[in-house]
Parts: sequence; C-alpha cells; structure tokens
Amino acid sequence: MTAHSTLTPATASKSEALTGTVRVPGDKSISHRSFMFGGLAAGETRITGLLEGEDVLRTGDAMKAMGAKIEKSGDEWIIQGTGNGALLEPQGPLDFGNAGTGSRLTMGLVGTYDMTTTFIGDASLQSRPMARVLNPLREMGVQVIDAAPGDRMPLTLRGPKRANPISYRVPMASAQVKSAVLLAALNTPGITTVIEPVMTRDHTEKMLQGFGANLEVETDKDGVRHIRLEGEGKLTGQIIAVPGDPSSAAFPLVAALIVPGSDILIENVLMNPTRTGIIDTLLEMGASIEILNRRDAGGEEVADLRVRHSELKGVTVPPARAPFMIDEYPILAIAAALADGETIMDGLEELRVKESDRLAAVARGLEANGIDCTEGESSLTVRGRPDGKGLGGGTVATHLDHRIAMSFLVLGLAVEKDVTVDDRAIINTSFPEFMDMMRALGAKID
Ligand SMILES: O=C(O)C1=C[C@@H](OP(=O)(O)O)[C@@H](O)[C@H](O)C1
Ligand SMILES: C=C(OP(=O)(O)O)C(=O)O
Repeated sequence: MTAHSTLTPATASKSEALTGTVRVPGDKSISHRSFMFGGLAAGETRITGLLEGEDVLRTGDAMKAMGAKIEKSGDEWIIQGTGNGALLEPQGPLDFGNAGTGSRLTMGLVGTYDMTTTFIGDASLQSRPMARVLNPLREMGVQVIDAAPGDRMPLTLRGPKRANPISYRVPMASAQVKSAVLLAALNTPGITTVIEPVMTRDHTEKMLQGFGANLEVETDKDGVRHIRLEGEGKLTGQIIAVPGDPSSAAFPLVAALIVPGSDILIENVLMNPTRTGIIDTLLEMGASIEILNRRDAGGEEVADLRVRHSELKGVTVPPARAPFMIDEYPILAIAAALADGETIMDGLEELRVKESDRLAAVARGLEANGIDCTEGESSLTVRGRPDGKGLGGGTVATHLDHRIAMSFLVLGLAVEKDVTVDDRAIINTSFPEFMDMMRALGAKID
C-alpha cells in the first residue's frame, strides 16, 4: 500500500473501566500450521477455533493452489490433504499478503518439490529478509531462480529432483527459519537436523509429531536443541482445536491493566511456555493477572486470565526472554508508558525485521504521544507516567503493521488526549474482531 489516501485511520479515547468476558481468536502460528500440515497430510483434517485473519486465509489459498481441498462447514474447517509428497505445482504466484510466517514456512514446504513456485506479498513483506530461509534451502538443493535484490520477495524457487538432508544451526532466534528447514525436510530423503541454540516457539515440532512425522528433539547439556526429522514419512489428517492466541490476548490484557477500574476475563488462552513471556513480564511489573482453570487442550495447555487494573512499575526485561514474547514488545511498551519508572527492553534486534521496523515504529509512536523513550540499536527504554496526564494527542504511522496499530489504540484508552493510528485495515491480518471486542469491553475506539 503506497497511496496514503487509501488508509482508514482509527482513534481511541480515554475510557471508563473495561469489564466483561471475551475470547480472542485462534493462535496465528497454530492456525497457519494447521492449514499447511492438514493440506499436506493424507486424509481429512478438521479444525475448530482457526484464526480467520487475512494472513492465515492466504496460507489456506496457497495450500488450495497446490491441490488441498479446504472448505468451511459451520464452525469447522475441513481439509482433504493432498497426501504425502503429492503437492501440485501452483498455476500462478502464491500471494502471502502481509504474512512472514505463511510465506517463509511455505518456502520450506514446497522448496524441495521438483516444481517452480513464485512468492509475492505486500510492500511490508517485500521489505523483509528472506535469505535466512533461502540459504538453508539452497544447501538442500533448492534454486532461487529469481528474487528482488537482497534475496527479497517477489521470488521464485525451483526445487531439485531429489533434495539433500542437511544439518543446520539456526543463526538467529527464529521459529520461522527452524520451521522452514523442518518442512523442507519432510520431502527430503534421510535425516535432516536443525540445531537450535536458543529455543523458540515449538509449534512445528509438536504439531508435526501429532500428524505422525518421525521427529525427535534432544536438548544437550548446554540447552541446545537438536531436532531430527526423517523425511519421506507419512503425515495423517488430525482433529485440531486451535487455542486462543496469547499474542492477541495481550491487547485486551494490557488495556485492562492500564484503564482504571477495569476487571476482565479472557478465556481459553494458549499457555505454551514459549509464548507466555509477556505474562511473566507483566507479573513482574505488578500486574494483577490470575491464571485460572489451567487445562490441557489437545496437547497444549490453555487457561482463562482474569485481569484487573494495576499500578505497574518499570522493570528490566531479561533479553533471554525475547524469543518467548517477541511479538509483544509493542504492547509491552504501552504498559511501560503507564508504569511508574523506567522499563528497559534489550536484545530486540529481531524487531527491526518484522512487519515494520518495530523498534523505530514504537519509539516514533511513543514520542508522537509525549512519552519519554530512548531507542538504542537493539533496545528500547520507556519512562512511564502512571496518570497519563498530558500524554496522547499524536497520530501514529502503522507502516502496514497490525501490532503497531493495536498497541497504540490501547494507549489511547488510558491517556488524557486521543490517540490516532493511520490505518485500521491492517488489523485484519491477525485480529479481525479487535475493534468490536474492545468496544464490547467498553473501550472508546472509532
Ligand atoms: O513461527 C511462527 O509462527 C512465528 C515466529 C516469529 O517470527 P520469527 O521466526 O521471525 O521470530 C513470530 O514473530 C511470528 O509472529 C510467528
Ligand atoms: C511477526 C509477525 O508475523 P509474521 O512474521 O507472520 O508476519 C506478527 O504477527 O507479529
């Protein structure tokens, strides 16, 4: 999107106490993988709770273009997979819109097939680095026959007749890179090993095991994970209930913490420990979050979160926690803006290559609303003002980034002056119900 005039802004105003019970949409990471693995497996996969956001629907379209049958019946998505090793060459480019996860994982999934596949996306996705996925794929025998400068999209892959298994040490903390190599390994003879020095979200490993892949994980004495997958095995269709997305839950959660008098319940939130760093951090800041009714839901733990307005204090977030809350720094920065004292966040280099440069986007947005912050190369320090007096009044550039849009709308609920974000449409990539859900809780957003 380049023409500024096509953007539709949204404005949030200081709100009364937020109250009520909500359910956030299904986890985005699990939803993408449900479509991919269901589309690849033999037989039928049935999915409830799927996130019907644009990013995930694009993954569904890509799987359909490669032969999977996907339809919705009532609340359920029903997939007839192509069967193992039987993806078809798509007839046109696969358009992933704004989705890093969809595009990078699919590059792995299709890269080792003896076919040609072209990947396209929006301006944000075209700016994101793809070499991190293309380099290991090249080692496996995949050719990148066309790409924009710097290994960016649009790009075209040509798969080998027969791919080589590799042993690959993931050079940055990235579940997308780990997953792309593991998915490429599915169609590769022999054993591919992914070495993960810093653990990231483990949905690919858990779900592939659930679909019947021959995958094992060993953690060595230094905490390094060795993930081994034997290719050319069989995946079989599964029944999946997608739990609520903790990354989406973080928005109403922080909103309730910073709007005085609030008391809300968010039901059925995924509590996988590789995803709950935001809850740990907010608890350290003094947040009142009760984790209720912890239960198992199809191999993942879920819980209901009761959240009450809290007097937050600034903290130093351990950099080692970053992979477990990587998408939550923008909303954490908003909590920090209403906390007493200084919050220091470090180890954030990956934030520069998300849908936007999130470090810069957050810092500019905070400054535009009168919040004192310092942006470092890979760090952000926010000096909060608990009463929100004099704060707000700015317009925030979202840069095609859903989390920037939602974070700053949450800010507007707790500060003196209105906060405007320049684009609301981008929120549909991950949380189409966001505006309605927040209004139902009592938020003044329009
Ligand atoms: O694997 C996944 O589902 C995701 C991995 C993370 O990206 P990176 O692998 O780039 O850290 C995260 O930011 C993204 O929202 C979802
Ligand atoms: C980084 C994100 O997603 P993706 O990489 O899939 O675009 C996100 O949702 O915050």
